[in-house]
Amino acid sequence: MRPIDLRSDTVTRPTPGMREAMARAEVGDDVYGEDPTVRRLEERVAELFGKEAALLVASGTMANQVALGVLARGGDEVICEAGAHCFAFEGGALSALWGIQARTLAGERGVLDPAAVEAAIRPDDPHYPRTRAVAIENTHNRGGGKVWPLQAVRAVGEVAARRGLALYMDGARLMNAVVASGTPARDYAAPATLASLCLSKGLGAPVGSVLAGPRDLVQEARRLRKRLGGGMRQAGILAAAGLYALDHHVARLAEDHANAARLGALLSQLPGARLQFPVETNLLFVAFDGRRAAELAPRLREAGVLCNPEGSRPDLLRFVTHLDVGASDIEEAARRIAAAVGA
Ligand SMILES: Cc1ncc(COP(=O)(O)O)c(CN[C@H](C(=O)O)[C@H](C)O)c1O
Repeated sequence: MRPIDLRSDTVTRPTPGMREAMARAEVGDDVYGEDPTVRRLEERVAELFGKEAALLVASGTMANQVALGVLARGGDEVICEAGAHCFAFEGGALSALWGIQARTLAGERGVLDPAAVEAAIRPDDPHYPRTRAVAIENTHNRGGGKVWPLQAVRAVGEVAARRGLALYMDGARLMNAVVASGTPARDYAAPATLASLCLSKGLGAPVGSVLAGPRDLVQEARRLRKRLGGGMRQAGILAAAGLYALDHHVARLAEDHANAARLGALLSQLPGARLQFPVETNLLFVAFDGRRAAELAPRLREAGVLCNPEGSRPDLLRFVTHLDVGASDIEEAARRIAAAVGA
């Protein structure tokens, strides 16, 4: 039985068309700035975000850490939501790499209250760290793939601008937010000093994220990327996948959202099943009668459905739809889950 992999949208494999584009890619040494395909991808994302420049990096984590390493220094503080990936899921990188500390706030499905952000800014007093930046995440992973309303991004951006702080947007799943809300990427990115986009999640590329912003800050980001060993040579092979994804895999994200909503509707019919949040994009968090997710996930794996404990509560499982999961897989996954949980 072929397992249906709903662990994450990071598990997608390149399509034949994407592989063809990768094989054909024109390449050069990107450390010398001579890979034409990387340059094309960076120009494409800079244009998409309405920014001066962009930089291809190896992962969403690298995008987040290079961005915040540019915007803050050791001893500085970055305000972010308590479940933000840049704080909660990157191995303590903020402090380990840069000596930056996070000041975390409880958001509403990850969306920060601008007044709470403003209240968290430290006074200019040597007892306190300097607050340098605010980091937001759109869509918000731990918020169940929550789409930030544009007005909410603008409101946090207004506080940051007025108080002289940078705003960073972790846009790992920004195109999910764009497709779900109809808000253009450049409108979401406008209030942000730096913003990233992940190519290797819902967009289905094998590797990479792109960080966009002002030319001088992107140049500094290039230095930090090099410091982390992230300077790449003939990376056009990877950039071609990203360009292909931007050409062919953005609009179809609506299919992932519809599949997630369908799975949520089917699972909600099972006795004792509860969705933690209404489904907005391609993530759904489900509890089954309070049963421990760490015990259920292996049972589901045996039944042919791969998923992960969500982690914020012991009874929550996370299911993620993506390019390699079709509508028929959703119907079959729901059947397998129903059998495994004994519905
Ligand atoms: C909002 C956001 N920003 C950044 C990243 C990091 O991207 P990668 O470093 O994995 O490419 C992730 C990855 N998220 C992964 C997943 O959801 O399966 C895991 C949790 O790391 C993310 O969800």
